[in-house]
Amino acid sequence: MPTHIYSNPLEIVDISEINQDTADKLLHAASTQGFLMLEGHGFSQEEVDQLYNLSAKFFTEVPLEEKQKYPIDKRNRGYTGMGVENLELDQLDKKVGDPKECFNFAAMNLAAGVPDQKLPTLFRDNMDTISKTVLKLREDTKKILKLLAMGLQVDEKKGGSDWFVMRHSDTRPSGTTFRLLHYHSPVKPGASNEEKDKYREVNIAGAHTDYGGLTLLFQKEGEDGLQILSPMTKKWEAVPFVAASPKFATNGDAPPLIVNIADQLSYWTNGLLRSTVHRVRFAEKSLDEGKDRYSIVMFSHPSDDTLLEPVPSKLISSEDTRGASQYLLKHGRSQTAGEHLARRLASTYGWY
Ligand SMILES: O=C(O)CCC(=O)C(=O)O
Ligand SMILES: [Fe+2]
Repeated sequence: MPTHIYSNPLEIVDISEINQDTADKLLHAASTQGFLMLEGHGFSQEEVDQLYNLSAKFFTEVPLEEKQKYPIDKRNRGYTGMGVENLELDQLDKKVGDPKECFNFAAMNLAAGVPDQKLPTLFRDNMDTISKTVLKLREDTKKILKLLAMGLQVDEKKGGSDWFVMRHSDTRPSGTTFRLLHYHSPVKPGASNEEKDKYREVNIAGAHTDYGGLTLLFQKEGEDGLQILSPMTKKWEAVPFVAASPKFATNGDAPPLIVNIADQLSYWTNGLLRSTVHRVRFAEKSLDEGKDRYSIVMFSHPSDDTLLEPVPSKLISSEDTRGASQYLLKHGRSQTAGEHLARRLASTYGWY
């Protein structure tokens, strides 16, 4: 009997065409699973390989003392070492963090794709690759935001399909962060089953939701491991690696990007768009081969000064007792994206 039967719980949405049909598909995925796979993102396999190579070079060749010269700061820029970050929602007081290291590029000028921060030489020398990636991810993010506004039929008088995009300035400060992640394999190649079994059920990124508006993620073949707590089935479901469909594979395009709705878009839409809980475990193949896991993520946030007031859409009730409407009813004002983010970062890194 085959042991690896992967079904894909996520819808695959092609955003090559910006029209109402695409918008409706995207809104459906975003309001059911809160996660989807995106095609028509414009990344070639070659570009994605180049990025992974840069990431592997940084994490495996740059000495720890050098990485530690760029410790994570309050604007979420820099390096976090093994065990520093703790994403587990239920255990924010636990002493041991996730077995991963990360490098964050933040405080971005999103018109140029350049972060305002001190960087290791390797990244300074490869800023071109990083900027090109950030700009392309930014373009995809804006397309998605436009399609979501079209799907929500945002009031034309208030900005219609541009409603979200207008609140994502390229130059005003935001929490938008581009991040490289490296999860260390806990076992050596050829480890015994007994040894590997100890790690099959260990979360290497604890269960959490993302803080920003929208997240775009590259997951590598053979290094999957992302799991979602499906709002549909209420069960943990694996997000498998899925290859590019023939239409895109023949162009040399990269596999679908994984997209998820994060807290602020969910809050903004009174929960209509879902910020789904997710976690990461080592894929069986990674454990079998004793291979590390790499992923690459873009967290997009609205500009810090954006008021998270209820989205003017007939699909969202202003009487709602959740999210942005609830806050407005209770406090008589809306909170900004910057305020919303500051609270979440404080609980992840213990900044109080
Ligand atoms: O590494 C991954 O696949 C997901 C990481 C993640 O969920 C996060 O950093 O927020
Ligand atoms: Fe996440």
